[in-house]
Amino acid sequence: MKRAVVLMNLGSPDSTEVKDVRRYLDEFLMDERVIDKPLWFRRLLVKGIIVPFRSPKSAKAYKSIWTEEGSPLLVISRQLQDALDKEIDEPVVLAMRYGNPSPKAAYDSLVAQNPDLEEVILVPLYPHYAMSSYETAVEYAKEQHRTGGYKFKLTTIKPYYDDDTYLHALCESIRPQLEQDYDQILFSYHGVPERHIKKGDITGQHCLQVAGCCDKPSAAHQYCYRHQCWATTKEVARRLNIPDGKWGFSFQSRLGRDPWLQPYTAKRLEELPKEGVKKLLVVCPAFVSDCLETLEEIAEEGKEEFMHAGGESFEMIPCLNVHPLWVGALKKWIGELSSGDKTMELGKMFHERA
Ligand SMILES: C=CC1=C(C)c2cc3[nH]c(cc4nc(cc5[nH]c(cc1n2)c(C)c5CCC(=O)O)C(CCC(=O)O)=C4C)c(C)c3C=C
Ligand SMILES: [Fe+2]
Ligand SMILES: [Fe+2]
Repeated sequence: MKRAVVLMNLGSPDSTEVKDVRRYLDEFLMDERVIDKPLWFRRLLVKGIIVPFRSPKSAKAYKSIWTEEGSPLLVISRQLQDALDKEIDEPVVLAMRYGNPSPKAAYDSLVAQNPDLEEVILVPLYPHYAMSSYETAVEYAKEQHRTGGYKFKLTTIKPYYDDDTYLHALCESIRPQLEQDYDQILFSYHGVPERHIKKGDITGQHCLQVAGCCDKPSAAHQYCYRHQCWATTKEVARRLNIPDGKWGFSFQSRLGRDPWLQPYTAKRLEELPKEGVKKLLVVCPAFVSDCLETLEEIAEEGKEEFMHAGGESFEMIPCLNVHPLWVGALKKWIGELSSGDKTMELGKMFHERA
């Protein structure tokens, strides 16, 4: 079988220039799976308000984490590509949902290397399913595959939030950090609007409607970001023997005024020192590569908020990045694909739910 691998991440602006950040934010936030409002309203909100006001602020944030080789998200994703490429026979390329390189550019480079390519394995670099992350990335990659008229088959790795090999890699990346003295480890996930969770509920009556919904078995969990984040957290805490009370769960990066998943990380960072949590570890398992949201929002701003509120020490645990066990997990899944159990047909798409 002539196969190849595409690793797909979110994407970053081309530079920290306000004009590049503006173009990136415009593409990102005009995505109907991110800002799920009618087109006329989304245009008004994104192009008229969010992008003009946010771009200079975001450009400044990006400047504080940018490296000589570019955005950390892109640099680390490239390092992962290289590391995996060394481990497997299949060629590995990178694609981004927003900005460059696009899935089309990735497919074209693979076909140029091998015109007889039969299958491309798409690996979304998101462990959890969210309409605004995994779903939009996969749908975009599928659309570019369809419209490009490529001959190869596209096979997608499903969300791996509860996969044993992924959890093992995540636990082993955290374990050494637990040797230091700490009061709590906070699992902080990128947030999404509550509305997205309800929209994604294929039963129409479970998510955020039943008390303790994320702990009660439901078909909705296949597409429920909150359940999947919760499941990762509980399993990591169990495997690492972290006692209840020594771990916390929260959601970061809220945009706008609509209710997002709670508790909010920023609020918890202010409250924790008053609750006696002075020495804090933070881990962000929704991201497999360190990026603006971990390096700036948590490691810089979050640390400042926590210390200002009375915290004594704050340690950010790096994402999986190029951890050998993470590279090993990707290698294992790609090897296993012949059995077909890693593919996922996305269920109810956004336009069907609206
Ligand atoms: C983990 C997966 C992600 C989900 C779910 C997600 C949802 C989501 N994001 C925004 C708005 C923004 N996110 C931004 C940055 C950003 N988001 C993710 C991942 C998820 N987002 C990553 C990896 C990054 C970092 C990118 C990088 O270049 O390092 C930004 C841009 C920065 C900023 O201005 O704050 C925005 C905006 C929404 C609205 C949303 C769900 C609806
Ligand atoms: Fe985001
Ligand atoms: Fe739930």
